[in-house]
Formats: sequence, structure tokens, C-alpha cells
Amino acid sequence: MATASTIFRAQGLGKTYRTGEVEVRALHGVDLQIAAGEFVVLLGPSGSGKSTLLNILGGLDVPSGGEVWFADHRLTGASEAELTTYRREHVGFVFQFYNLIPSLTVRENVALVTDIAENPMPVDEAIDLVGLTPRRDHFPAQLSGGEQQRVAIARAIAKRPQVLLCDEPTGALDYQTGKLVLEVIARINRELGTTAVVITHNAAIAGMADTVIHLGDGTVQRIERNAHKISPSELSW
Ligand SMILES: Nc1ncnc2c1ncn2[C@@H]1O[C@H](COP(=O)(O)OP(=O)(O)OP(=O)(O)O)[C@@H](O)[C@H]1O
Repeated sequence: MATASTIFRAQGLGKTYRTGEVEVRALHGVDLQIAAGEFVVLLGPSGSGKSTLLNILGGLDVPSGGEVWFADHRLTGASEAELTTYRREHVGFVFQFYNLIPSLTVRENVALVTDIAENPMPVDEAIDLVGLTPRRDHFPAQLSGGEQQRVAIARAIAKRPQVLLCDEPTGALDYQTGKLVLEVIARINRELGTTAVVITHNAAIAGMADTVIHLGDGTVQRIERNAHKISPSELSW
């Protein structure tokens, strides 16, 4: 049963990719609920359907069957224009690679979003939340990978989205830098109440989540709730 605080709900969700004669069943029979404000980790081996699920939740892809809802918006059956509005108003994305504009400074990269958002936070506030105030006038090439990822997070949250969807945000980073980035995501979740869904291959990261959704072969194999969350700085792998 969905409750008032359910932000995502999926029922019987399936996705089949067809390329010529070849069919790949990336997801099938996925049922899940995510409550507003939760920190969710999507865990599973390569090819288990994690990115497909995240992309459907974020309105970047559409399922082949089943239903998916964001609060009281039904995403299944929404037009391309409706999905674009949904993404613009409600969703912040963070990917493995940062996709920053090289010729713009940190502030300018974040301002690209705040200039067009309806109720953005001030650019400097977003930069402060990710701990990059001293670097705000630098260009991406002058920053480390972890710092560039933190700019990408500032850009994603500056429009005050209800959800932050992160696909392998630490995939290109070393251990210590990855932890710093996870700490920033945990801080956004805690301080702004933004629902966070983070994909990882790394089972150790699951300890920082409220809820861990284990995917395997395109299905939800297990949903686990952590009674005690571990801070990213205490995780080790
Ligand atoms: N556009 C596509 N066309 C055809 N098959 C696809 C497409 N996107 C994904 N797939 C297939 O769907 C399955 C699930 O892919 P998905 O990227 O969701 O897995 P994943 O768990 O995120 O994997 P990884 O951890 O390697 O990123 C895989 O078998 C993949 O090859």
C-alpha cells in the first residue's frame, strides 16, 4: 500500500530492449516503494538492471510494462514533454562522469541550472553544501575528479529537486575520494531531506543506506532495511 510519504512506487515493472532479432529482458516484475527522504542504495552485479531502473525512475527511459509513479504523478504513459517537465522540476542526476562545461568556472557551471530553475538555491549555497567554496572560481581542469564530482552534485541539487539519482557516482574515483563524495550525498539527504537513490556494485556502501534494494537478473531479489546507518567515513572496502 502506498502511503502519503511514498515518493516512488513501481508495480510489475518490466523493460525489454530489442535490437534487431535480439531481446534483452533488463527488468521484469519489479515491485518497490521508496519513501520520501530515504537514502536508498541499488546494489547488484553488472547487467542486473540497476541503471535501467534508475533511468525509468528519473524519466530518462520508459518501461515496456507495469506501472511507475512519482508521488501522485503516473510516469508510465506520460508524454515526452511531461517527462521533460518532470525531470526538470523534480529530479537531480549525478553520473559516473561529471559532464561539466570545461570553459565555465564552478560557479558558472552551477549557474547554468539556477538561471533556469523555478526556485533555485543561491549558487554559492549549493557550492558551500559540497564544500567547494574556496574553489568556486576555478575551472574543471583545475579540480580533482572528486572535486569535479562535487560540482556535479552542486549542479544537481541547486534547483532543489525532491530526488537525487546517482548512477555509480564513485565509479571513477579512488577509495578516499569516493568516500568524500558519498559523504556529500549523505549530507544533502540529511540536511535538505532530498530522497537519494545511489547505484553501486560495492556492497560495503550499502551500510550507509536506510534501504538496500538488491537486484539480480532484472528482478528485485531482496529489500533490506538498515536499523543503524553507518557514516561513509566509517565504511571500509
Ligand atoms: N539500450 C540498450 N539496448 C539493449 N540492451 C540494453 C540497453 N541498455 C541496457 N541493456 C541491457 O540490459 C541489461 C541491464 O542493463 P543495466 O545497464 O540496467 O545494468 P546495470 O546493473 O546497471 O549494469 P552495470 O553495473 O554494468 O552498469 C544488460 O543486459 C544490458 O546489456
